[in-house]
Amino acid sequence: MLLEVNGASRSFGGLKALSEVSLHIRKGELIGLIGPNGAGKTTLFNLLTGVYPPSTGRILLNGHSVGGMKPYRINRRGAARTFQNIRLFTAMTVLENVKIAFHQHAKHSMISSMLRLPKHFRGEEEITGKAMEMLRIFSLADQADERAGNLSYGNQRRLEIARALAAGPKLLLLDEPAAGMNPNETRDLMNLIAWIRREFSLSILLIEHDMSLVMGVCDRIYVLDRGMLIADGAPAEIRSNPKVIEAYLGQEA
Ligand SMILES: Nc1ncnc2c1ncn2[C@@H]1O[C@H](COP(=O)(O)OP(=O)(O)OP(=O)(O)O)[C@@H](O)[C@H]1O
Repeated sequence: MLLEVNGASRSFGGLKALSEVSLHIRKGELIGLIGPNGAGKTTLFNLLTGVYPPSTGRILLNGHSVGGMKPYRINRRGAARTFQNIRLFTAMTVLENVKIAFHQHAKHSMISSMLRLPKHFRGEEEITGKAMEMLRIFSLADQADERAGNLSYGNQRRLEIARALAAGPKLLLLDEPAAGMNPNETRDLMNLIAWIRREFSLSILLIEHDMSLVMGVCDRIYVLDRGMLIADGAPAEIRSNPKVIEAYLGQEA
């Protein structure tokens, strides 16, 4: 088991954004997290990545309790994420964006970089090589020297995933990675997500609004509504679950 959440709750003032949520993700699983607006999906990501501590409950990553840990420590324990609102260094190049992410996780000695010892330059070269490799995987190598802010929206989203992968995570949390993409970009992205799951032996938790999209790619799906987990199961079960249908109809009404 890679991730185990037991009875996690989170309140903001009087509002219960998450109520007694329990879920698990096994190694290598691609799991969807869906639910209407305000259901608590991003709040759950924020608990899993240390943005907020849970008000109650336990979060185990690889058997270690991480609930309430600082984000960088959870990241080092193997969980990386992307955000609903893209967070890139827009004035820097595409390559620099990925290199910074690798640097944050490289185990260079501070002394060798300060003194600019040969070891530092070898480390730098290695990081450039790894970053370029990552850009090739995401078909962004041709734009390595472009400013990140000049990329199309879809490519910025892909760059964000490339940056998250530089941390060498075991668990990748993707918060609506297809938001703002056109149908072709979305389909390509879903194929890419399925591919990186296999290639990097990752577990992935994917928030997505578009039900048909998660249905096509996920092994299992969890459904949140008003802070509560109302269903979980294989895509076919979720599609025909009356509680899920009602939650989504409620949103459209
Ligand atoms: N920092 C915060 N302070 C106060 N309320 C918050 C905070 N973060 C989230 N909430 C509230 O918690 C509830 C769940 O929000 P959350 O963003 O987790 O939902 P979501 O399922 O991700 O929604 P969406 O699909 O619209 O992004 C909402 O009512 C939201 O207003």
